[in-house]
Amino acid sequence: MVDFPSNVGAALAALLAIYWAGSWVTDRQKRYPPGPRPFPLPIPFLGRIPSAAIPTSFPWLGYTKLAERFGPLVHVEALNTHVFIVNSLKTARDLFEKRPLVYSSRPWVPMFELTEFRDFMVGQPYGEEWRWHRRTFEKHFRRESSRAYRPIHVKKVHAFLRKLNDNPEDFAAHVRALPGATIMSTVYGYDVPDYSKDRFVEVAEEYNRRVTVSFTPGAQIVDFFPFLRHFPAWVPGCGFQKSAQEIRALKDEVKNKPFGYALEHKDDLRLNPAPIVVKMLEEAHKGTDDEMEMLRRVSGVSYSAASDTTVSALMSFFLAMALYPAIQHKAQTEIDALLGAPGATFPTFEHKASLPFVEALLREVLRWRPVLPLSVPHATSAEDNYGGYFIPKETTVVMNIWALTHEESTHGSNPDAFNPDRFLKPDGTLLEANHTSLAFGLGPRICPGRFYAEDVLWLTFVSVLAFFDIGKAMTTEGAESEVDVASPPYSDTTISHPLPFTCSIRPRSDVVKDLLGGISLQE
Ligand code: HEM
Repeated sequence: MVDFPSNVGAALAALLAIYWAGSWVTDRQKRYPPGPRPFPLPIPFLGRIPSAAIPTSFPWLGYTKLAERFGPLVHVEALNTHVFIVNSLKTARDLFEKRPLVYSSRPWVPMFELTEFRDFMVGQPYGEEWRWHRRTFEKHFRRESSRAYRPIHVKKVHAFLRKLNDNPEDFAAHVRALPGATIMSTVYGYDVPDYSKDRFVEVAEEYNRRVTVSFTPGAQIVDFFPFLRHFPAWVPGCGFQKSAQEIRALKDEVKNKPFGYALEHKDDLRLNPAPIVVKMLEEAHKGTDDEMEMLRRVSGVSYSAASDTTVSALMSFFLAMALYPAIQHKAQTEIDALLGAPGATFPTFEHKASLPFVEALLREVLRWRPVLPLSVPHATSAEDNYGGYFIPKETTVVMNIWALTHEESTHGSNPDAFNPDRFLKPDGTLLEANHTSLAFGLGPRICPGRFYAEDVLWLTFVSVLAFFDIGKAMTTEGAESEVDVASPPYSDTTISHPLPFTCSIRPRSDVVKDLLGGISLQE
């Protein structure tokens, strides 16, 4: 009698053997870059079980370690997904700058599609639509154009100094409000009256938070079974559809509401500088519905891109100043020599060129703790061959910014130490006049807001240093609180922040107190 089940079993075993042999031959033909090897036998439909050597926490540190073993381009494979991690400046320049047509797209992820993330430039694949967004956005954020918004930075940073003077212990809340207030005013002409209660801010922050959680690889079942994206929310296990719907609603509000404000007030907002949306509306060709929708999307990316990133760099600055008092003192000495005693006058952008150490300090903050240690993932638009290795089409390529900013060959010895002097010549002048921090990425997708971000950071750093002393917080026993100087704790998130910390912030003189009190009278 025919033993049916054992025949089925034998047939399955034979199919599996053919499948394994097939994938072994295919892989042998494709010479991927080195990396920790997954379990060799793939599971049908799911792919290979990843190697235990792939880092799961603080991946930028783990990948930097893997690069010591495998070289600058590391290949990792997990469940049908191939990811290539770029760990050296040379390889990053070779791929992202010299082969822009291949390495400038974004990966496709089911949740991107479901949440319509591609409405915004940051999620768009390389192509005509992205180019249009980028051109329209950059027109207002280039080095020269960004300067037009300096009066807004001055106003917002002065308000920030006053708050720091009044409530120094709430410095983290003041920092959180600053970049959001600046970008809302620049783009929409909207002055956030109270950051903690503002509806535009609340929605934008909630959108950022939800997107960060939902886009974490493997956070949703649909990441593993993309076909599930076609199933409705009521199907068991498809709760991600509800989440995607909520994120879409938040995204629409982020895109439409502040834009609506600018549209409504555009005749009162022809101030100097006019908000970006008002300029865009004036430049719009026909004002068709399609064109208006594109402008909503172009401007809608601003808050998400500008806020949390700049907050991270500002917090790293306060942390570094509390941890490295000698460096703080050196910067203050440079500022005092130019401006006079603390409180004599406000620093302005005209002082920038005469303060090389402050400029070096800004570069060092961005280098020491890069805001997006793994940047935003790129994807290939075509198959490629690099150094004899095969890189498939439509695969994820990750720029390990942490590895690039901690490379000794570029930044000198002891890259973990906070040392602005690495950006200076022995005579105290800057090594490079027009330096672009690697923290902003490389190639066509380099951060288009970098000049704007540097202006906010520079004016905040120089003003805080001119007026305040930052030190370690005191314990109730009167001793300095302990912080791990070599490795202060940071969050394991796409945008990495210092974990909450306290520090003491004191005005450097009574004159400073009076000067900042004067600002509060003017407002
Ligand atoms: C310290 C502050 C900031 C840092 C460190 C930073 C860093 C970055 C990085 C690493 C990327 C990804 C680059 C890539 O894909 O290769 C990026 C993209 C982007 N940034 Fe920034 N950024 C900052 C502030 C800003 C600001 C203030 C704005 C807007 C005014 C902005 C707008 C954008 C946009 C729109 C993108 C997407 C570009 C694209 O996909 O083509 N960023 N940023």
